[in-house]
Amino acid sequence: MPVEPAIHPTATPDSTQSEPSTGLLSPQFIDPISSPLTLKPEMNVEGATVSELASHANDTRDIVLPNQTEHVSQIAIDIGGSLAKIVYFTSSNDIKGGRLHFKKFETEKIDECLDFIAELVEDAKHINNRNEQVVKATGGGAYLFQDKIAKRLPGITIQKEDEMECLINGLNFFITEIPYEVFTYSETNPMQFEERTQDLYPYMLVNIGSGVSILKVTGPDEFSRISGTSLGGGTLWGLLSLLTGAQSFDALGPFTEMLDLSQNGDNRNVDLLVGDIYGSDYSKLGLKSTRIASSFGKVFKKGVRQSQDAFHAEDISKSLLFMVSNNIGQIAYLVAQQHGLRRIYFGGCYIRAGNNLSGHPVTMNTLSYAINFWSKGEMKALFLRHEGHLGATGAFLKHKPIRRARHSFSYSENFTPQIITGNPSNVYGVLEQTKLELRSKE
Ligand SMILES: Nc1ncnc2c1ncn2[C@@H]1O[C@H](COP(=O)(O)OP(=O)(O)O)[C@@H](O)[C@H]1O
Ligand SMILES: CC(C)(COP(=O)(O)O)[C@@H](O)C(=O)NCCC(=O)O
Repeated sequence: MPVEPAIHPTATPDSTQSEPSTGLLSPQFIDPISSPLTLKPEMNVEGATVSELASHANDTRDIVLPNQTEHVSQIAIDIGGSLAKIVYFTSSNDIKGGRLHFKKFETEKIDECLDFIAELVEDAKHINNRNEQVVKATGGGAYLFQDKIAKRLPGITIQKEDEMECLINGLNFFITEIPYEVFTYSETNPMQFEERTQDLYPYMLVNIGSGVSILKVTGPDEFSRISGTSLGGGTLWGLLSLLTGAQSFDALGPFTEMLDLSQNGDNRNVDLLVGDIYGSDYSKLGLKSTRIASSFGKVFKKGVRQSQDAFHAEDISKSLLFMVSNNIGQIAYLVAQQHGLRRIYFGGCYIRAGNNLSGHPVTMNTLSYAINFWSKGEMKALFLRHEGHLGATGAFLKHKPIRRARHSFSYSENFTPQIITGNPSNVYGVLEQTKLELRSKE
């Protein structure tokens, strides 16, 4: 596998992408500037908790910052090939502290997303009583939609930030600062939280967005993109819509419709298993009869062309999900092994760990299983509840805060994960659906 050269934060930005400031009412676009990674947040994150408040099922939960008493009018956006993610802060009128909010829009609906940001900017202007506003932008769309952003957000300074730097910056923030954020997944214990740690290097990040980027991170200012694959979230989304007729990813939008399908599916109707070929386990090679020998291998049977209607959308969805996740899991293992890395963080909206109601256990299970199986338990697959917002959070943290303003929110009860009893497979759902707030024991 070719190893690409290290990208250092000090790398000179591509000046062909930059656009000069065009006057008072035009936004300024400022290209990525070199800045240290792993910024210690300028915000007070002491006592930070993951909140119960998500306005609807497709939202990622807020992070409550009870000790961030000063308002910071910060907005950051990460515009990817599939989704645009936004992170912003609001402070409370009546209660001490504030919240980090995490939103996402389909990149196709970039206009809606920019309308949302325009409202945030307007709000911030009123509260701050000042016109100056900076929006941090990362991801390919920060370049692709430069003109559109300029038109929709006149007078705003858009500071572009490097996507990979932001991913790591955001991930480091979640690992080091946010309790009950990082977890391992297993069928018996679907959300086993990791302790926050300052001892995080080296690690590998597998960011599963539209495509997959694999980064090796060895220190606060040291990382390189060691691999990637085009078989990622966009592949799943595209093939799902092509083969199942479902239109989107979510129950509230079309992607969950597709993923929900997969939950009732049986991939054995589509995939060819070892047992279908051998009639039993292939014990000599350690291959169980239930192992997928060939994804979609049952579709083309003995030279007979099958019609698409011969297969259920549910089964096709499950098979696709296994196919993409297994492939990423195996590539991740091989790359980690090649580089001697044992801690593997999986990020990107593909994982859907932090989705309020419909996080996807099958994906996490498949990735965890692959890493565990191939590494014989030597490596650890780690997930995050804000998996899709690593880049936007990293960009957000690069703000030099402009202070003062407010919005309102309410607190609710505290919650200790250890109190969950009963069927462990319910824990995941309980955590995501409960109207309680996770709070660190400290
Ligand atoms: N609501 C959703 N709509 C579309 N895709 C979703 C949704 N939730 C999860 N996904 C998956 O996440 C992928 C995008 O992940 P993301 O990290 O946002 O990547 P990108 O930065 O390339 O947009 C999609 O290709 C799809 O597989
Ligand atoms: C080009 C990208 C970095 C863009 O990031 P994304 O919007 O997919 O999150 C990513 O899609 C990618 O790394 N694709 C795989 C390219 C490859 O290594 O073959």
